[in-house]
Amino acid sequence: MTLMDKKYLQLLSKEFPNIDSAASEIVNLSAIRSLPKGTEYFFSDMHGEYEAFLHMLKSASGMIKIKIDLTLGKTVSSAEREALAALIYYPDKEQKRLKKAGLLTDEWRSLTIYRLIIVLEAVSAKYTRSRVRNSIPQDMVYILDELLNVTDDIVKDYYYDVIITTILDTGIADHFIKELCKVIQSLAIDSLHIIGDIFDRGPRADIIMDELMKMHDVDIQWGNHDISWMGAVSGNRALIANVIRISMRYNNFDILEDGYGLNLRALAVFAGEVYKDDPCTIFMPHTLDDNIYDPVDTQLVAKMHKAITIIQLKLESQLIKRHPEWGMDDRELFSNIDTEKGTVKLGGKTYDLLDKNFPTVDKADPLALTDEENELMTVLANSFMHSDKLCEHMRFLYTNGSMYKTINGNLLFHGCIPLDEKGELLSVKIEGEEYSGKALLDKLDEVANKAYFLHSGDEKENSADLLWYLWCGPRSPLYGKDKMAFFERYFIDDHDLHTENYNAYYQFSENADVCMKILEMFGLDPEKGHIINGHVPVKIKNGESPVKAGGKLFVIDGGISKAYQNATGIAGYTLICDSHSLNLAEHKPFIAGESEHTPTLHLVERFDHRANICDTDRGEELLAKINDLRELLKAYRSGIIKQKKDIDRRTL
Ligand SMILES: O=P(O)(O)OC[C@H]1O[C@](O)(COP(=O)(O)O)[C@@H](O)[C@@H]1O
Ligand SMILES: [Mn+2]
Repeated sequence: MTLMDKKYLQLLSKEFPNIDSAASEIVNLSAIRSLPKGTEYFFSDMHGEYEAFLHMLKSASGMIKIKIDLTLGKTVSSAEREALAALIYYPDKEQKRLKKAGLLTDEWRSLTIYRLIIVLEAVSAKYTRSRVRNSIPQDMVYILDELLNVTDDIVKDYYYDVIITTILDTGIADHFIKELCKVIQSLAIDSLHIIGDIFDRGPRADIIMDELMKMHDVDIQWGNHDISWMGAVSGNRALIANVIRISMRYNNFDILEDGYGLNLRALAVFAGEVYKDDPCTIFMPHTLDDNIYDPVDTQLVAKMHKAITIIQLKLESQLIKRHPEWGMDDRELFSNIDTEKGTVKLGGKTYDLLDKNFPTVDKADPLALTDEENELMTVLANSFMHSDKLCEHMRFLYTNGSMYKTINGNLLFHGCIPLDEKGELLSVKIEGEEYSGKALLDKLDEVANKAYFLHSGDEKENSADLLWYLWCGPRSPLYGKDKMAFFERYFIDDHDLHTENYNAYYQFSENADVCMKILEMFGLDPEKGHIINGHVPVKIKNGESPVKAGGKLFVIDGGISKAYQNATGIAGYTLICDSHSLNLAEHKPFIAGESEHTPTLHLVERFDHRANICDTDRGEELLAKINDLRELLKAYRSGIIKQKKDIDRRTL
């Protein structure tokens, strides 16, 4: 045994001080490994649509309703089963509604508790008792533990009656029901994978973040929109302008002002003065049906939208000039505008601009911010970096997020692995070296962390600049398109110029062999693994499918984002992986207040045997721990490490 091994075992012996404690932990861990694996849920591209997303979470994408139907289908009417589902998803709201209607009777309460316990039994069947106990509020642990674990049917009936009657007598039934609903919700989703783009377009990504932070086990693979917010909070001013611009474009003040407490007054005052007599027609915000009642004056929003867009265009061109290694000169368009004629030169041709009023652009130095623009950006940057809530959410994105994740044999990332026209890996130069494929994603992960966690200096600034590249650069794995036609889409009325071409990955990855090679590159079993992506809306109504490459690749951006539902024809996908199979839940557009939103489930792959925890990454970790404990047992038995008295675990 090496000195290191001995030191490690000594550390472990603090937790398991003698043969008995180490041996019983081995038994515990082995028992856990033999349970069926928990259900994993994969979501992507929520784009601030918190109501629809929260509904998917609360309902476990329809799985709770399926459990209700399975357990109560033979004895309870379908209307009552639907009502029970609505109660589990929205206990407060439903209880209030029933109370108002005079339906909150003791008979309803006892029947409901009885039914909820049956559903709870079904959703908790796969878990250890301790995992279930940990999900139950302290004051209910004893009662529920008893109710869930009586096995004798005759005793059970009597026991249930006594406990439920006592719950009613003591007046805690409504609280008990509410908490039961929450426990069912939280146990229904064992782990959650978010394949990126939580932010932008829809109203309240901050509410989604709050909800994710409450989840028991969640990981996030950053999307280009998430990285844009992360770069903004890291201090990159082009990205600060970008997130504000997108919020103005969709008339979303709530996330900035109410969600994050960012003060937009300085922008409103600046825009109101500089663009006073300018109608800013092309900058009128989109109004999705969520925000038509927004009290903000749309004329003023249009001015703010224009002000921040012009600043962003200048800052982006400055960035491109500062980083010739990105090879993005062709995207440096703002220097080519002729402010007097109101035109722009692109690819040798001159185009008329849809907006010709540029009061802040100096003909001699078009990329320079005016003093006022500079001051405004300083104010905005300060408020971004000092919003506690925003920093808390960004930290969560960093701690629980990454460029990609390999989990249980699958590979998860938002956009693409940049490939050239021949299908070869494309590289990006970072800190003087070329990176491609997995190494590129690993390096970018490191860069993203440096952008946020370094305190100051060139390295921090250059790393934050790279987050802008990740937002829209032609070889960005998060963006995956040759250009972002941001300038053209606003200013030029020529649809050919608006076209953005997807990276060759999107053709090559239709081929199972290519997917298998990529899985191998990430150290996964190509036969068993899958790639799971978001980012590209799947246009079901045009006959597209989220299942690609013969089932090796899933693209699950089905359009939770309302802005894209007309194009996709549905309202998003959830990929669900339980111990038996992989399923896709296809969601209907979410209409608040309507109770029935159960998605259509499609089976996409049935496993050849039921997957247990020992078949998962967690199972591997547990096995490693079991092996360490076996070594510890040997060390105790041979006297290399001395046993100590047991610690009192009740106090832990
Ligand atoms: O529809 P909008 O909000 O104008 O955004 C369009 C822009 O968004 C993008 O699609 C990027 O966002 P996604 O990652 O959600 O696709 C760009 O390619 C495009 O220029
Ligand atoms: Mn995206």
